[in-house]
Amino acid sequence: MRKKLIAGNWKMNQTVTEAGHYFEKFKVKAREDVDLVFILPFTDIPVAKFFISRSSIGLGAQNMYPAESGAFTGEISPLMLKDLGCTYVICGHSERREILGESDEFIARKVKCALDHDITPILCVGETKDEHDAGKTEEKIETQVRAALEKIPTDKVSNVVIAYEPIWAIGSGAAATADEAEAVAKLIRQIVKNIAGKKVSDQVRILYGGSVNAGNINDFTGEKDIDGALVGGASLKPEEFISIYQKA
Ligand SMILES: O=C(CO)COP(=O)(O)O
Repeated sequence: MRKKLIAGNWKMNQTVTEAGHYFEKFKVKAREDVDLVFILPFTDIPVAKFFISRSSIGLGAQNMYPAESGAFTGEISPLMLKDLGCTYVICGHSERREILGESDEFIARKVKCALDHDITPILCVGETKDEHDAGKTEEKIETQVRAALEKIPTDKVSNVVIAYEPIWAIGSGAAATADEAEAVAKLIRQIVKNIAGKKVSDQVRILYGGSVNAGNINDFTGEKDIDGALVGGASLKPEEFISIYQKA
């Protein structure tokens, strides 16, 4: 039985002061059956840790450089994240792929490095609007999933969380339908099965992301192959994010 996961990705939003105000308002009743994780700007992680340290809420980062230390100006290492209390890291968000030019090969190194340091990678995959309209979704997803998972030992693949985030649905207010998201989640599970076997594919958690809110979360978590959501904009509003978590 896979445990559901609701992860809030703040992206490049909220100063330390704003994050403090947010967590003062974030009062949630924990659920045994759903993990809740905040994926924050690096600067907000210590303040979040202060507020949630006595709860079961998890912490994660939006990026990580795949090396422990060294001459990588501006980057943050897995050791630094672990020391901050992070147990999750997003690898290959489409905004980093598209705006910062991250390649499948570089993202694969991050996923492997995170696993090597017992940090759960949340691997993001998803197609552009043009690819979607041209019927190239399956091809794109297969390429991205294979590139990230094929170099990982089979027994570690189940520790990866895979988030299907169609680029056209992110921040648009127009989420994919639950049927569309489920079809791709099912495809991802099949690809994982082909790479790592049925047992692993039954264990791996697959999220949907793209304009998730308190009104549509149920549609997604009601699907067989969708185990939760990666939430952007709606995670910036404490009441709405709490509601998403409670309805998931
Ligand atoms: O990119 C996302 C989460 O990583 C989704 O963002 P929105 O929920 O704002 O569409």
